[in-house]
Amino acid sequence: MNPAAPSNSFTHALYRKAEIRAIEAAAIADLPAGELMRAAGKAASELVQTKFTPRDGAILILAGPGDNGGDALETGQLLAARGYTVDIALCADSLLYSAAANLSLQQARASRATFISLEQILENQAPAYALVIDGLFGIGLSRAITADSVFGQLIQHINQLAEKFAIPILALDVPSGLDADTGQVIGPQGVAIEANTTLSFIADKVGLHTAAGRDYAGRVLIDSLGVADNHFPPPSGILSHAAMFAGLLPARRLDSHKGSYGEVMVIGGAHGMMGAAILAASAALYCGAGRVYVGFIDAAPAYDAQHPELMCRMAAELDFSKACVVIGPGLGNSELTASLLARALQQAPYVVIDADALNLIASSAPLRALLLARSQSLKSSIMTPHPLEAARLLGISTAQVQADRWQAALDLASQFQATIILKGAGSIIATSQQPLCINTSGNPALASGGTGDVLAGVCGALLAQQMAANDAARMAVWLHGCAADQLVEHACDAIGLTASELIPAIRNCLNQQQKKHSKPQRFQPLSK
Ligand SMILES: NC(=O)C1=CN([C@@H]2O[C@H](COP(=O)(O)OP(=O)(O)OC[C@H]3O[C@@H](n4cnc5c(N)ncnc54)[C@H](O)[C@@H]3O)[C@@H](O)[C@H]2O)[C@@H](O)CC1
Ligand SMILES: Nc1ncnc2c1ncn2[C@@H]1O[C@H](COP(=O)(O)OP(=O)(O)O)[C@@H](O)[C@H]1O
Ligand SMILES: [K+]
Repeated sequence: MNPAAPSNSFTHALYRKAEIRAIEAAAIADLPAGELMRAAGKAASELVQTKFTPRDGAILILAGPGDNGGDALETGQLLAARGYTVDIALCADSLLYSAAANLSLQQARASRATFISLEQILENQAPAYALVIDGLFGIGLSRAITADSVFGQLIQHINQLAEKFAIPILALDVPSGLDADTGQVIGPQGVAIEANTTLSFIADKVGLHTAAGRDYAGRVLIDSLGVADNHFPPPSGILSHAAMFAGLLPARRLDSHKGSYGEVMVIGGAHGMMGAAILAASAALYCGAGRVYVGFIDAAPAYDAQHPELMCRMAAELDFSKACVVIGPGLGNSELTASLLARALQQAPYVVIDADALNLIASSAPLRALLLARSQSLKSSIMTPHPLEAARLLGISTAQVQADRWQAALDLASQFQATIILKGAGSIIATSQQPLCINTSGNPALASGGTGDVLAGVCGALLAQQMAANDAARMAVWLHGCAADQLVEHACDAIGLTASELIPAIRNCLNQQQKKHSKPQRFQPLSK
């Protein structure tokens, strides 16, 4: 399925379950009983009609025990009324249904849809379904659907059939089994529907876009069910999108020079890890920093043959007082590195703290105090932990970080008073004041050594060009992901992307973004 995304003014807003419940409660007070469920059924049935005709084959509808099941029944009866062959598996004790779900059930029973048993589904090894609609559970799922439970067996069977026979699955609101807040399958040994498309109701949900959420939800579409705009509070999160970055990097003035675009100093590249610092520094160079130094820890090469523009020095020689210092790539852990980090935290107006520098802060109260002091003197700090580094900083396990990435990012932002990039699928950018942002670009081709160093360098270049830390972090992650998406689409496919080739691709994305959004007059030669 590849329908056009419905859009409204909340297209990029993200909410948690409790916020959705509050919006829902406020909206229900204004509306006739059952209106939201009718709207959900209408939205889902219309979406199906844009992609399938009755002749494409039968549609299997799974209806669960709560209002998500009601949405599914409403969808089923509407599709049956439009001539589709609809099989409904009612996986619920209908006596426990809400009034709205009960009404949808009665209408479905009165329609031409056929009610089939779970046994019929589990025994049917080669169904000719054109589509499965998952209305088992939505945001009300409170416990794990374990693999050996009836629901668990049904979900696994449907996932297997869908994969074997290429049957698309449309999840209503949330793929059943997935936590809409965290993007994790609920519970140990839990299972969840692996949807191709999720039509989510009222507003978009955090868990559909981070951790495992993207794998389970597939393409996410939103229908607000007609809930009036005034019922939506300011969102606690947003999804990144190209328009967010328009105008953040001003067009270059003709009367400018390298000093106009800032100075980046990458501190790292200890023995055996020099490449990490070179990657970060090259990324800063390709993203427009005016001058880029690499401050090495053990020994500095005379120059880098591939990037002779980089100025290779010993870290201890560099003056941080006017620079954006990117510290961490290949830094190692020693007394010298701790003292360099302390100096960077005290002197540099902008810092990007990555890799080993994060681990140093995690294990040192004095360094943590220096970092906190930066926020009081209005110096910008971006921290770029992957989940293990985040776990060390928070003193919890990696599994705990991943269990609720949103909360972990918020905790990091408030404990360290810095802009946080919690990396991984659906990277989260957090500060303690503004809405969190989940990045929408990028793909698993990025899961290779060195891509994090590149990201740190991009952050450094944008900070050095005077971008505010939160904007720089959001835009750097977005460009990094866009570059990977473009490479996967046009150059290298999903396997074997290297951190080095990412760098010129990021430059392309940055320039494309600038061309699209900046005023044209600056660079036009007089002859044109
Ligand atoms: N309340 C409303 O006004 C609206 C609700 N809507 C739909 O309703 C959904 C939420 O409805 P509900 O709150 O009824 O919740 P769900 O439909 O998600 O499911 C809750 C039901 O599942 C049971 N349950 C929870 N975990 C279980 C498990 N592991 N195994 C077996 N049973 C389990 C609960 O006891 C409860 O009966 C939304 O996701 C959305 O699809 C939409 O129709 C929009 C309007
Ligand atoms: N599955 C994925 N989807 C999207 N981005 C990913 C995925 N895996 C890794 N990345 C990104 O790749 C980068 C890896 O950084 P990191 O783990 O620090 O690697 P390294 O230390 O080797 O440079 C991060 O920006 C991360 O968000
Ligand atoms: K569902």
